Amino acid sequence: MRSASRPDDHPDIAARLGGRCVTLIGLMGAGKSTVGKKLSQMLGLPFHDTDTEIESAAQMSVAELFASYGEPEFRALEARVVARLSSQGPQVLATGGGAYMAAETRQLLRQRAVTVWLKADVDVLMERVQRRATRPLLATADPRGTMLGLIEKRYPVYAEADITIVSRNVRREVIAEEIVEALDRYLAENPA
Ligand SMILES: Nc1ncnc2c1ncn2[C@@H]1O[C@H](COP(=O)(O)OP(=O)(O)OP(=O)(O)O)[C@@H](O)[C@H]1O
Ligand SMILES: O=C(O)C1=C[C@@H](O)[C@@H](O)[C@H](O)C1
Ligand SMILES: [Mg+2]
Repeated sequence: MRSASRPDDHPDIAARLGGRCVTLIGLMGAGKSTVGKKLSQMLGLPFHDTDTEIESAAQMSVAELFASYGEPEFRALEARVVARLSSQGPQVLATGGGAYMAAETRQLLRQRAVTVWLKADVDVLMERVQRRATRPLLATADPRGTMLGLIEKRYPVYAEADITIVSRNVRREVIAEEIVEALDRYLAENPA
């Protein structure tokens, strides 16, 4: 068995990114925020999370923003935050689940990022999101049906990502290590 990675265990990956960031995409509960934090430690890179950035700038939770200003306003804010953060060079950037659905954001990230889709099945996602009722899109009569609808609509788009990793119920370090290995292979084929 491999030993767990220590912080900053993979400095060569950070250097090989050139100016690009590593951007995590995927549905609510896929693990973008938790795995992203771990990955950033392993790569010795800063970590940013668009939901957290938006919440601290607005001094409001994502749910409150949806309720007060509506989803279109949130999406506009989100697109601006992704554009700002992705211009700041190498980092691990966890995006909100809907960010990659915007065509302009995808175009920007194609130039500035190596994108990693954390792909999870509906059971994994539902088990995780049920722990906290903080996701406004899932405040419906049938959250599982809503999640299935999002899977159908979004997975063909998420599939445009540079790298796909299957997110499942193993320790977050295992997923982060798989991302590092996939980045290593990707950067060998797509040098800066
Ligand atoms: N590999 C894992 N094993 C077990 N639990 C996990 C794993 N990854 C994430 N989780 C748990 O699942 C929940 C959702 O994870 P997280 O918040 O990272 O998802 P997310 O992709 O950032 O979702 P959102 O788009 O809503 O921000 C958290 O409670 C987290 O602790
Ligand atoms: O998948 C989505 O559209 C969302 C995911 C979360 O990260 C938040 O950005 C918000 O709850 C919307
Ligand atoms: Mg998150």
